[in-house]
Amino acid sequence: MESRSGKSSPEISSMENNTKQPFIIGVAGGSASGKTTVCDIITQQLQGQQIIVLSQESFYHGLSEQKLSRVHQYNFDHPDAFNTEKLLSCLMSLKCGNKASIPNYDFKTHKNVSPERKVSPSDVIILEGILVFHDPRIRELMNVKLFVDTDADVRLAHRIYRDTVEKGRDITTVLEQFSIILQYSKFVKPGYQDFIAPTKKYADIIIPWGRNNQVAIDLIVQHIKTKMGQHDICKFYSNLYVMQSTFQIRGMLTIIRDAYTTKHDFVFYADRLIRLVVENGLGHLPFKEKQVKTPTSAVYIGVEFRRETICGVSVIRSGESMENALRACCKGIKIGKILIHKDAGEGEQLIYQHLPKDIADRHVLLLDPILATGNSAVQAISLLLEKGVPESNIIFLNLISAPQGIDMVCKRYPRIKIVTAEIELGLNENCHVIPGMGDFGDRYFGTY
Ligand SMILES: O=P(O)(O)OC[C@H]1O[C@H](OP(=O)(O)OP(=O)(O)O)[C@H](O)[C@@H]1O
Repeated sequence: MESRSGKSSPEISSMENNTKQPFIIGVAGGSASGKTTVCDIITQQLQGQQIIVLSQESFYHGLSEQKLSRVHQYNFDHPDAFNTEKLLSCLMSLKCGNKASIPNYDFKTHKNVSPERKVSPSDVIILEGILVFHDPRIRELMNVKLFVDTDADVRLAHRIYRDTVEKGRDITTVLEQFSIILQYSKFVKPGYQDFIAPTKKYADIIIPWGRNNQVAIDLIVQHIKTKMGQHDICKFYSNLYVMQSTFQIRGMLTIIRDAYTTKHDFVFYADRLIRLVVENGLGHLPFKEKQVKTPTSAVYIGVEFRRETICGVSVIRSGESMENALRACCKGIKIGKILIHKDAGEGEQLIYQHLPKDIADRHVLLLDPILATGNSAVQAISLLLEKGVPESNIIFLNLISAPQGIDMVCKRYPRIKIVTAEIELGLNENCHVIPGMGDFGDRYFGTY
């Protein structure tokens, strides 16, 4: 199945015409778990992207005459049933922007037949199959991993439904197939327990499947779009650093994005996340090697940072929420402040600044939790440059960034670094970040 429609999304139009590395989505799950439905939904929802859907079943090894004569004893649910090397080389080829030749496996004869299917590189590749997470090299190539988790009884019922209602087979034949061949109890069920279920832990999202599971569908699509935005934009800007996502980080973001989170929890989880962003940002400062002697008299070759050569600058008022974390990490650090007034008619205006006198000689950690249009950031950065701070000495730390803001800042100032926890889908008509977390300052300082 291959669907092609239109061009890439308008938000990232400025990133077109660059060497494309496809975004690879893996969809795993037991036989008849609903993987195809998930792939169909993703394909429908990612309009504007070129999408190729590959099935792991295309990569079954063809059977020799000897194996064919005992086909009912052949285990199609075992990792060895697949030509994983061929799958890997096809994916690598597509990932590098080259064409790939996909085998054509005939389920009736259990042979690979000609011609193979030629596929061209695309924006998105969806690879679905029972064991697509089994091989670490294949997993490594995936940008998003989804596991469709469907109860064994439901899968069996779905399989019978699929074979009778959808494929028009006689129910007796289908049931006979199950009982005579014992395929299900001999191979499918143990195959699931031994090989498929253990790969669930690699998934970014586990989908408790049901055809009307709208919440899961929305979650999947939103997660994929977020990841795709990051993938495209990070490919384009080498000075953009998105923190490695973990379930802890996503958990914190989930709480502070939730409109019903109390002020107390908002502050608590925002502070935790800010601390991580600050620590991450500090990791981009220059260091020099330092050797120390440990209590066991061994020598440890480490590094040291020169604290006196850095300072913070917060953009009032939301940026002030990040000052404590910076102070906690760098005792006694100088922190300056900038106040920018937003006016719909006149744009952004700098109305207050208080910066360390020797700021030109320092590395500056610019603090503001939200990067939306990028206008405030551009104002703040241009002031720092006016004060003599070299562009490459500025590290802009924030929690969430809209692609439009990243685009604006990175284009104007290609040598500054941006460190962020997550990249957003975009901006709404009011220039608010989507999905966002509302007015950060109001929620953090309780002024709503
Ligand atoms: O990228 P931009 O479109 O310029 O928007 C980002 C700015 O908006 C937010 O501040 P806000 O105006 O909410 O002020 P506050 O921090 O005082 O709440 C945020 O803290 C940034 O400073």
